[in-house]
Amino acid sequence: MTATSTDPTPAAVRATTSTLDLAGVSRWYGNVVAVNDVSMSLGAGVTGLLGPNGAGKTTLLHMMAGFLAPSRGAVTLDGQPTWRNPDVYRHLGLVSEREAVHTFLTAHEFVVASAKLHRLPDPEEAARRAIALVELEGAQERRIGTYSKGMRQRARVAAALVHDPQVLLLDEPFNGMDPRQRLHMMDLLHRLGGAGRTILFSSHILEEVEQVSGTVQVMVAGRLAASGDFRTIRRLMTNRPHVFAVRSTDDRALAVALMAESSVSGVELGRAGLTVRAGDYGAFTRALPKIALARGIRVQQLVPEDESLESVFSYLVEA
Ligand SMILES: Nc1ncnc2c1ncn2[C@@H]1O[C@H](COP(=O)(O)OP(=O)(O)OP(=O)(O)O)[C@@H](O)[C@H]1O
Repeated sequence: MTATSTDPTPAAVRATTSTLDLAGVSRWYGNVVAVNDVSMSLGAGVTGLLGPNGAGKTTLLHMMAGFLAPSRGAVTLDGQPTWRNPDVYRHLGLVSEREAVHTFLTAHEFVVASAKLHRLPDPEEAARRAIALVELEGAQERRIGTYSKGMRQRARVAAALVHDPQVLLLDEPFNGMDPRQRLHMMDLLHRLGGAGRTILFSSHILEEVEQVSGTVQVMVAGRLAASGDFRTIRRLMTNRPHVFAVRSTDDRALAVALMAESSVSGVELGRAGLTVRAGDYGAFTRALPKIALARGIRVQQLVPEDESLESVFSYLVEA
């Protein structure tokens, strides 16, 4: 493969970049409010859409892609509404969460079919370029049914990119991938974003988003809970109050000592040991062994309570 065949910018440098804008967007299904008054603006580069299951990520992506009408508010791409707008579809690609593809097709046939759906003037050339972009040239004549999960996902990305859209939306693209496949997909998203495309991918895994994008939009229960620089959001998440269950050889003495520790905001002595509230996760977990050791106490158990992703996200909503 040549350097130019994998160049995500066929025209060497993209002349324009696109902005996807959401203004007060809501979507409900009967009584269920899936997306609640979300506003955001996405420009060139990679953005992560982070949120626990059921947060409304898929609904939001489908509205962005023009597959679903907002119940209220507007989604526009460079000022044009995305809903029922064929002009917009030409500039946008969506890789949905569902993996369903015709496994009897080869990747080449699959991507050419997508090019024909877009009525591209030269479907073969468009498919060649898209397949090169996801680095599937070597396997393109094999049936998709024989592919690994990661390869199948790349074939779907190629089909979504065949019309060379400015905006690519991916719903949980890393789901079910092994670490090597993940790295490959991350590299692909970096390349596409670096070339000036507007890329948004959803995920419910914090670390995944951290590795791929510096900018993040966090959704919880249909609402935008936080948005912006990943490091700021990470700090918000780690600085929240933490609750630990602690057991030791002398809980009472340890409780007294912990009260004097600045990272600790509260200690409760119960039958099953101590419940300790700490404002700073790192400072507390570093201080505890030293405090115990200095008093000849042995820590038998240190378990963070309620560290579920949902609780982390809920904290962001309350913050
Ligand atoms: N077609 C539908 N009819 C009724 N309720 C729906 C429909 N689609 C989604 N919902 C509900 O809207 C809410 C948001 O769902 P959505 O699939 O957008 O979230 P998500 O963040 O993508 O979650 P997941 O990662 O689990 O797919 C959920 O409560 C879901 O049950």
